[in-house]
Amino acid sequence: HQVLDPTQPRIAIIGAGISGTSAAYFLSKTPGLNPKIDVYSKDLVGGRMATVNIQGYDFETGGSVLHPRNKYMKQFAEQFGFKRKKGISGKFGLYDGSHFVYSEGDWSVMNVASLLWRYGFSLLKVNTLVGEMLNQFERIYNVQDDGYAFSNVADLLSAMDPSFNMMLERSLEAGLKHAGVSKLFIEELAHAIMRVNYGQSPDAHQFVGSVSLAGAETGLWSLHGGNKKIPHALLNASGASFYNEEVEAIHLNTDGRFSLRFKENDEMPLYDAVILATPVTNDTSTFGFENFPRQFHFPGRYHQTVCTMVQGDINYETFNFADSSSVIDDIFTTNRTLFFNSLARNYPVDIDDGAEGAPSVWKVFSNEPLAKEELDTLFSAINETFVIKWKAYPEYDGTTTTGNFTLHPGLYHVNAIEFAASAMEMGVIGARNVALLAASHLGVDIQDRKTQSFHIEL
Ligand SMILES: Cc1cc2nc3c(=O)[nH]c(=O)nc-3n(C[C@H](O)[C@H](O)[C@H](O)COP(=O)(O)OP(=O)(O)OC[C@H]3O[C@@H](n4cnc5c(N)ncnc54)[C@H](O)[C@@H]3O)c2cc1C
Ligand SMILES: CC(C)=CCC/C(C)=C/CC/C(C)=C/CSC[C@H](N)C(=O)O
Repeated sequence: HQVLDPTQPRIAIIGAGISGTSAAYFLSKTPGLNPKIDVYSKDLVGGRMATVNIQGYDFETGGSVLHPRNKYMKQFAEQFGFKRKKGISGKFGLYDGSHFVYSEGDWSVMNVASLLWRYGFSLLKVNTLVGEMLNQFERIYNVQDDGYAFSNVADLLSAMDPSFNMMLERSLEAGLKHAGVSKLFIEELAHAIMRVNYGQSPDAHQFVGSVSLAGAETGLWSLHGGNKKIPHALLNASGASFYNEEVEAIHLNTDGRFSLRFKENDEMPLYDAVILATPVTNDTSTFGFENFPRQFHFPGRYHQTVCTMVQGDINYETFNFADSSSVIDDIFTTNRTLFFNSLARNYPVDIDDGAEGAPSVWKVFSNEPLAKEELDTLFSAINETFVIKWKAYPEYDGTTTTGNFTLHPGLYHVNAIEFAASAMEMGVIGARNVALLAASHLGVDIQDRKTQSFHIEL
């Protein structure tokens, strides 16, 4: 089709979370494109990167931690001059609903020794497996720097490592067993990590399971002042126009361009390309696609994770701690039938973890909202609670295969990548992929090194 204005193609991005804002950023940095970008979001910039204010301090309630090898997020933080906040992990314990099957004490050397004593070789094996997975994962940065893009998630994963697609087809449990990891490690540590990170179990597929295990490694970080500063800065740096509007439908016109229909606005602006940067499964969206030659299906559903922020004191008797000073920071759970997935001490976004002076705030993750009796079991005193019900990340139950980034020439969907694994860095990788696809659709030679302007230092 003819671009509306060949000197300035018009691109709409629906969603202003990390996926939408990084897509806007990458498109704006594509030499030879010079796009006019409009970003639409029905609510706040940041989406699932969000904070809540408790007693004058902000706390992360959505995307919280980043891995030291999440290179895009790291580079964004550096580029915008943002300080990183170190997340020191306090003492953690694995709680099975009646007692701790493992709990850290005061001496770090002893903690390592007792973890090794309990899980032995499996601990080292998993450490190696996750390290190897991350080595292969990192290949995507060079592939994208070289301008390669993929129309579906399976091909993008293959570019990292041809065996990654196999990891989508077997459970974390099966994958770990296959590698010789013990039943005890899988039932306790792997299970607890899946529950805190994805509210799910080692039945989830091995790819998201490996990302989840990476999310329990040391060196995790977050952004001083709140992670959502990154999507705000990306939107700003992209020069895109932002509209606080809910998009109801995308209409394909006979000339191959797209128009958007809004919930509360009669205008129908025209675009040369549209990027969907939000989940669109039936349970997350009622989005309409009009006049396309085929019907789109977005199988799968999103897992509900309820984040309850509590300013108060833990009920130390529930957990058989001797007194309030013996309470540990991170209580992870190993029992599928328990009403909460994790209970962790949280620190404000601008105070380093473990620092004195912050209010005593705890984050509880559960699959259902907590009843009063449940809160009373966990806490002996509650001053304030904030409840955020997230459609958090896909249900990784093995029934949904990964989908397509390209829905139609000129129409792209970033969040297809979430069915491989949902994480902030995954959103950015998906966004760069669709930015490359859209640029190519609009006539830019994306594999021409001269047109590449965003390079990751490996
Ligand atoms: C509780 C929780 C904890 C998490 N912890 C971590 C973590 O520690 N580390 C990590 O890496 N990841 C974590 N994640 C995952 C991570 O937050 C997400 O993968 C990522 O933020 C998704 O970003 P996104 O931009 O793709 O989607 P979203 O952030 O959901 O953005 C989509 C945006 O689109 C907008 N929108 C939707 N429909 C429309 C419409 N019709 N019209 C206009 N706008 C629309 C929405 O309002 C939203 O703002 C966590 C997620 C949750 C929920
Ligand atoms: C994408 C790669 C290679 C690594 C990301 C690893 C990572 C940081 C995974 C975490 C994913 C996730 C959904 C965590 C949710 S809970 C986070 C935190 N414990 C909290 O309490 O909020």
